Amino acid sequence: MAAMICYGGTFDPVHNGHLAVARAARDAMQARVRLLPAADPPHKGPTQADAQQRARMLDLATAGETGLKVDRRELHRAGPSYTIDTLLELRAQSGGLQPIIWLVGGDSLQQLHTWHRWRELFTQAHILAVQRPGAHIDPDMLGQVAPEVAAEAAARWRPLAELAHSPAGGLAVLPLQELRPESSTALRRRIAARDPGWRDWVPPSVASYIDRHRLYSTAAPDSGSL
Ligand SMILES: Nc1ncnc2c1ncn2[C@@H]1O[C@H](COP(=O)(O)OP(=O)(O)OP(=O)(O)O)[C@@H](O)[C@H]1O
Ligand SMILES: O=C(O)c1ccc[n+]([C@@H]2O[C@H](COP(=O)([O-])O)[C@@H](O)[C@H]2O)c1
Repeated sequence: MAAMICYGGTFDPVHNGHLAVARAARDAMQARVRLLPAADPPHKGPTQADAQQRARMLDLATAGETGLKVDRRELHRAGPSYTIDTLLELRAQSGGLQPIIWLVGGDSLQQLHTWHRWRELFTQAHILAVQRPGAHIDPDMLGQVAPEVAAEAAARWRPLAELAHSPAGGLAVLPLQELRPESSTALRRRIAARDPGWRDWVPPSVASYIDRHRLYSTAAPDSGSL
């Protein structure tokens, strides 16, 4: 049975790094990827673009892309967009057997122990982690992350291909051809600073949307991690 790959994020806004990660996961697993914008990202302050705008930019970024699809389910839920709630919904829909894979950047993996009911995530899905500048991940994570995450990781590492052979419970690394430097925080800062190079970090359709709606044109308090 083909795996279901899920890629959650704030996407404020989506950038080419996100797209490279989604495409790499799709190609490595030969499976469709759902991109799930968080209505209320649990570890961030207020976003600059609202949830509908962030989802719309994802629509534009993925238009015409085989195997990438926007999933708005978190926009229909009140309260913090906890991943465990999303996974329980997806699991109820897909049945017990389909492999579900939740994609995260290395920085997110390093903070996994701070997620709501984090150990339960592995009862519903595998976690597929991708390297990010400043957030190296490997099977020997001791010393780089909280001991409880390192212990969980050590027990759960699997070769990537094995994730498709069971519904949940594993942890693997997604290889990328090159590390991606983009971040939404840096992108918002570049737009506010009128640095024209920001356009290289997003698809042209997303750049036009940002222009048209005058998004990110003023420096705002960071929505970075709380
Ligand atoms: N350049 C990148 N390389 C690998 N993973 C990334 C990259 N950018 C984002 N991610 C991962 O994608 C997921 C969603 O990211 P998010 O929407 O928070 O974007 P972000 O660029 O990290 O935003 P911000 O700078 O505001 O924190 C997270 O798990 C994050 O770690
Ligand atoms: O469930 C949680 O407690 C939790 C805590 C932090 C992040 N997440 C999810 O991880 C994804 C990436 O988060 P972020 O803040 O890097 O955009 C997004 O889908 C969030 O909802 C989830």
